Formats: sequence, C-alpha cells, structure tokens
Amino acid sequence: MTSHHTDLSKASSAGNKPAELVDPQQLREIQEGYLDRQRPIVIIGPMAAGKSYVGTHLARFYGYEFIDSDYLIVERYGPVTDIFEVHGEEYFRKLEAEVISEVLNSPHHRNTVLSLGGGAPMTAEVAEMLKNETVVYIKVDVDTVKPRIVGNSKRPLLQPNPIEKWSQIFESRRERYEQLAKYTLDARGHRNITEMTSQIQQFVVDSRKAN
Ligand SMILES: Nc1ncnc2c1ncn2[C@@H]1O[C@H](COP(=O)(O)OP(=O)(O)OP(=O)(O)O)[C@@H](O)[C@H]1O
Ligand SMILES: O=C(O)C1=C[C@@H](O)[C@@H](O)[C@H](O)C1
Ligand SMILES: [Mg+2]
Repeated sequence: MTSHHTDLSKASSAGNKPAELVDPQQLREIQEGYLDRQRPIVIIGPMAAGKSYVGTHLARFYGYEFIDSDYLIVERYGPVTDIFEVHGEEYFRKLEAEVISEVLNSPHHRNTVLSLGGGAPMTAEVAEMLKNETVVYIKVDVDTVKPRIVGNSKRPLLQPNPIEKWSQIFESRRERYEQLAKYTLDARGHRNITEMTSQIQQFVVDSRKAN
C-alpha cells in the first residue's frame, strides 16, 4: 500500500513544486487588485449626524476596522476643544488633514471604516483626497440633531447657540457633502442602526463588485 508520505516524496524527487501552481507575478497582481478594491469606507456629514455612531456599528457588524479622525487627533494631541482654544481652527484642520491622509495612504488600513469630523471635507486638500474614495454621506436635518447638540459643549463651533449655528454651518457645507457622496444615507429621525448599516453594506458590496 502506498502512503501519502511516499507520494509526496515521489513528487518532490520528480521535481514538482506545488508552490508554483500559480505564477508568483500573477499572484502578486491578483493580491494587489484585491487590496485596491478594499479602499476605506469614508463617512462624512454634519456635526452630530451619527458618523461615529454609524461607523462604529458598521465596522462591528461587518468586520471592518474602525477609525475616527477626531479620535485619532484626541489620542495624539488631546481634546478637540483644547486644540481649538489654544491653537485655533486652522491648526486643527492641518492636524485633521494629516491624520486623514495617513489613513487613506496606509496599506494597513484596507478594510476600514473611516468616520470624519464634520468639517473635514471643507479643507480643499481633504476634498481632493476623497474624490475617488467610497464616500458615504449621512444626511440629517436640524430636528434630528436637536436633542444631540443642545446642552453639549464638546463641539466648539456650535457655541453659544447650537441649533442656530448647526443650521448655518450645515447650509455652508451641504453642497460639498453632496458633491463628494457616492452614497447618501437618509438618517433623519433617529433611524434604526441595523437597518442603516445594512443599507451601507449593500452599497459597499455592490460597488466593490462593480469595480
Ligand atoms: N440614528 C440614531 N439613533 C439614535 N441616536 C443616534 C443616532 N445617530 C446618532 N445618535 C447619537 O447622537 C450622538 C451624536 O452622534 P455621533 O457622535 O456619532 O455624531 P458625529 O456625526 O460623529 O458628530 P461629530 O461631527 O461631532 O463627530 C451620539 O450620542 C449618538 O449615539
Ligand atoms: O464640524 C466641525 O467643524 C467639527 C466637527 C467635529 O467632529 C470636530 O472635528 C470638531 O469639533 C469640528
Ligand atoms: Mg464623530
């Protein structure tokens, strides 16, 4: 009776190398093509729209890594409110553009959900970076965000009249959000998280298939 081991040693002595079943160059091209399709899913939208909330759950439900540009900044440089207070908004926008560029250009963040701060897409450099990315826009209205922003002092740009400021800022950014969006998620009215994330996932799967 011939054992499995004997078969393998025969194959080896006959000069067969199983590893060469696929040409290494071809294998590299397949892997690179695959990785290329796994660009991060970038979430944009106005303050308190739920970018971090939706992003975290999308990642948890479907097995993506989750990164939030605001969290990255806080981790490295301290609270957003302190940065605004000590160095001003322009400085904050520089740090923001830097961390976003780092994530988008890193080969380590291929299968990632990246939620951005509300104002990030207004920086020209960031808008340029997002042009060809899988950008999901979380669309809300002032009635939806009202309970989330009133009495919350963590967003320096919304002080001292959060509702008025939110509406003003949203109007000045709306067009940019719409231009960059590859998919718009209607999140008005505190929608159910499972439903919202499954709609985004469906879009991601379809767009990855199409590319
Ligand atoms: N669909 C929803 N249903 C219920 N609560 C929600 C929903 N979306 C967001 N929230 C809550 O609203 C608050 C603001 O959400 P989140 O921090 O995710 O907003 P954001 O878009 O990331 O804001 P920012 O621009 O400040 O980063 C959080 O407390 C979150 O849990
Ligand atoms: O919309 C904005 O300009 C901001 C939103 C937050 O996520 C933070 O990035 C910061 O408070 C600024
Ligand atoms: Mg956020």
